Parts: sequence; C-alpha cells; structure tokens
Amino acid sequence: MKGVCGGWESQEELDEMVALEQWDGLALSQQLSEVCLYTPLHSPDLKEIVVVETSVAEQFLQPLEEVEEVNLADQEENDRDDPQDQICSQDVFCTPDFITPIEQQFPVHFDVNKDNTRQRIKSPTRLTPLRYKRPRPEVPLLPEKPNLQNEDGAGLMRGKLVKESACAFMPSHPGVRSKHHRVDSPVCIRNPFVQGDSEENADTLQSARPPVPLAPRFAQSGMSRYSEDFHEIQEIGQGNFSRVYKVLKRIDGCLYAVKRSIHQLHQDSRRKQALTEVQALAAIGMHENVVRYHTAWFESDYLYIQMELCDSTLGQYAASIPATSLECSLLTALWQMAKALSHIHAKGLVHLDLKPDNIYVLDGVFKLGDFGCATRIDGSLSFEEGDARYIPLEFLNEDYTHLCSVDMFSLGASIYELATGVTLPSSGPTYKALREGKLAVPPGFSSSFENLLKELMHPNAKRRPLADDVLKHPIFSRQTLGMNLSEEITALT
Ligand SMILES: Nc1ncnc2c1ncn2[C@@H]1O[C@H](COP(=O)(O)OP(=O)(O)OP(=O)(O)O)[C@@H](O)[C@H]1O
Repeated sequence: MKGVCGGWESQEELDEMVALEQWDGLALSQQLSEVCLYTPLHSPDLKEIVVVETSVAEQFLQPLEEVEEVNLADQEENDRDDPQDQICSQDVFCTPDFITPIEQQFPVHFDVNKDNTRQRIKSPTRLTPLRYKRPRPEVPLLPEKPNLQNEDGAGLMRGKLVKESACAFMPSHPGVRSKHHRVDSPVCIRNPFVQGDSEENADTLQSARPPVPLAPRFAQSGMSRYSEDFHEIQEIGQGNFSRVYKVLKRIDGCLYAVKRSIHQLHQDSRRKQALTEVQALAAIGMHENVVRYHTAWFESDYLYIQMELCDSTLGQYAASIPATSLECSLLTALWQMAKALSHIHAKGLVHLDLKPDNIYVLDGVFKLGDFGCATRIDGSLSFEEGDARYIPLEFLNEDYTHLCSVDMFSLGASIYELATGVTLPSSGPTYKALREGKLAVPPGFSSSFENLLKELMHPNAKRRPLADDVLKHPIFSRQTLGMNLSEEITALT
C-alpha cells in the first residue's frame, strides 16, 4: 500500500494522479493552512495510516483512526511487513528532511508568485515511522446469555455485553479478567421501591444475589469513571450529604448535574441509605415534574448520581419574581408539585423532605428532587426525618399513618414561606403557631390562595387535601390564573 502527498487543485486532478501512479493508499495535502485527506474509492481495504513525526498530521489523523504507541521492535517488524506503507510528512509540511537520501529528496521551494499547489512531489521510498495503527482485534461479545449486572446500583437488571470502556480503566478490578472481558458481574440490588417484580426478575435476583448485600466498589485501581466520562465545570450546590457539580458528559456533549456524597460510604448500611435516592428515582420513572435521573455508581466508596441539570431552586426563582406576579408563579409551582406528588404517591412512595431547596426550575418547569428521605407509603421501610421546618407535628410525634398528608403539609409550608419571603423557623412560637393553622399571608395575595395554604397546613392530617384533590381545586380554574397554567390544566382535563 502506498501513500502520497502533494499538491493538486481539484478532486478530478487528484483522481487522475492517483490513477496514473496507481496509488492505492492515502493522499494528504496541505494547501495554505488547510489539510485535506483523500482515500481513493478503489482502496476499500486500506487499514493502516502511517504518520511521520508531524504533530499537525497526528492531530488530524488521530480522530479518524486510533493510533497506538508501539516500541521500536514492533515498528521494525511492521516495516518489514510492508516497506511501502508510508507517507512522508516532510513532503506535506515542507520541513527539512535529514533522513531521506539526497537523491530521493525533492526541491522544496515556496514561491509566492507561483501556483505551488500544482507542484507534484514524489514520495521517498522509505522512512521509519514513529507510529502505526494496528488492526483492531475482533473482540468477542460475552456472554451470549444476558449477564446480570447492575452498575447503576438501581436494582434493575440488564443483559449487557462485556466490551465497554468502563472495563478498560479497571484492569485490576477483581471482576475484570482483561481489557475487554469481565468474569464476574457486580451484585444485583433489589429495589425496595419497585413493587411486584416479575417472576423471571425475582428468580434471577435470587440467584444473582451474593451473600454480601452491597459491595459495588468501582475504580479501586485509582482510575475514575467520573473523570473519564465527565468534564467538571463547576460546583453548583452543597447539601448536608452531597456536593453537586455541573458537568459536561464527554460522550454526548450534554450538560448534567452530578451529585457526589460528601463522605466515603465504607459501611454497607451507609451505602444502602445513600442508595435510597437512586432507587426511589429509578422506581418513580420519568415525570416532567420530577428531576430526571440518568445513572448512578459507586467510586472509591463515594456515591455518584447523574441527573438532569436544572437552572435554579424554587427559592432562588421566587426571589427574582416581581410581587405582582408572585401569586400566579407560586400557584403554578404548587400545581406542578401536586402533579409530581400525585404521580409519586400513586407509585406507593412519599418524598418526606419537600421544601423550596428541593424544588428545581428548568426552563420555567418546576421539578421535585432530592429523594434522600423517600420511603414507602405502606410503612414497610424505615423513616428518615426531613427538614423539621416543613414537617407537620404528627410526623415528628411518630404518627406515620398519613404519610401522603405529610408531603401535602410540606408543600403548603414551602409555598407559604415563599409568599411571606421569611424563612420558616424550626422551633419557637411561630413554628408552633403555624402547626396550629395560624397563618399570616401578606396583603396582596387572594383569599382563595390563603385558604388553600391553610387547608394544606391543616393541623389535622385527615383534613388536608391530597395531591389529586389539589389538582381539582377551584383556584386552578381558567378564570383565576395566567394563560400558561390554564392551558396546561385544559390539556390535562
Ligand atoms: N439537578 C440539579 N440541578 C441543579 N442544581 C442542583 C441539582 N441537584 C442539586 N442541585 C443543587 O445542589 C444543592 C444540594 O443538592 P441536594 O439538596 O440534593 O443535596 P443534599 O446533600 O441531598 O441536600 P440535603 O442536605 O437537603 O439532604 C441544591 O440545593 C441545589 O442548589
């Protein structure tokens, strides 16, 4: 196979040159600052590109073909195989060639008054390439039968082929045999929020469940899936348990939020607790008013969760709204959160930490996030206490019989806080008064708005409207609201 470098003016001229010289490889040309690559059609079996010493050419060629470093012995062996298999970069970039015998060299004169692109330059017969492209080995896809594994820790099983980049940077992981072959699957974790596993899933989970409940420790080799897959742009938030980063995903070029646990989770019990959010999000599935979950993984005992990136929290958003349109904006948020809660409650889950900081805004759409305290409505899982400022008294008194109404109280308290512009207390007389139903909505808000908040924050959990009741509330009628919300309601009914 021969390569060629030189100047030509048109595709036809190059075709002719290639035909005349019977070049069956690659043609490369530099015209001013532009580099062009030409691969003749009659050379479909072109497998290798040889580049000599020129960083510009390497930059150009590397995205097209994966070029690997090889040692000198390999190079010589390669040269013996096909000594013609070369392209001279000196030809292309007009740099002095101290390697090629003088008689084989060509004159390199660049005359600005001449059409230099017409100069056809003959390639020297041989140069030692520094790099070459090895033919890509055929990688077997293992196993034929779907292999149960769960890198996401989300408890859902997937048949998965073994060839994947994640393996490539974990060669020393016990579950990895070589660059492309994983022998053991990571564990399958049952998602406690998913009801009624199919028989097949239940059987497979049973057989795939290892004696240790959780042991998904990846990246022990020091290689980071996070750095491999994402470019970190900036930290965008911090809670009690996690830091959240705005990141660019390298493979798809899109922005995401990645939430990383602040502490390493060495114990299985702590990992299990941290996984609550992942499992709840996975079980809830997609809903336009719930922050979208993409994937999650453990790395060096930190939990990483990749999520949809939102613009701000509801608290930040409300602070930027003019007083005249605050009621309408808050009702829109209330309506959309009622939709999210209706969906979540219907799935048998409760959030239990609903507050302005956990409601995000993306392109004017409100989304519920941070499911770290989520649990099952039926009380089959343990309870984690959310932020006391937004939690009703009965829950603090360990009455867990009306968990959906706990979320409804929190929703009312969140909207009330944003309407008053004053952060709710976590104790004291105002805290007590609010739990007795004594609300003081500032002037400027409608009485129907105030009454709805009073209903939501009713001291008696049974008297509070549920999410579906809120969606049917007369305040969300076409006459009383702005167009956007009215249209949304019309579309829903
Ligand atoms: N998907 C997201 N898009 C944009 N910002 C986010 C996102 N998720 C979280 N944040 C930001 O990061 C902050 C902390 O996130 P989050 O509340 O989920 O952490 P946490 O440790 O679970 O918090 P908490 O202490 O309330 O349990 C949020 O207040 C918000 O500002």
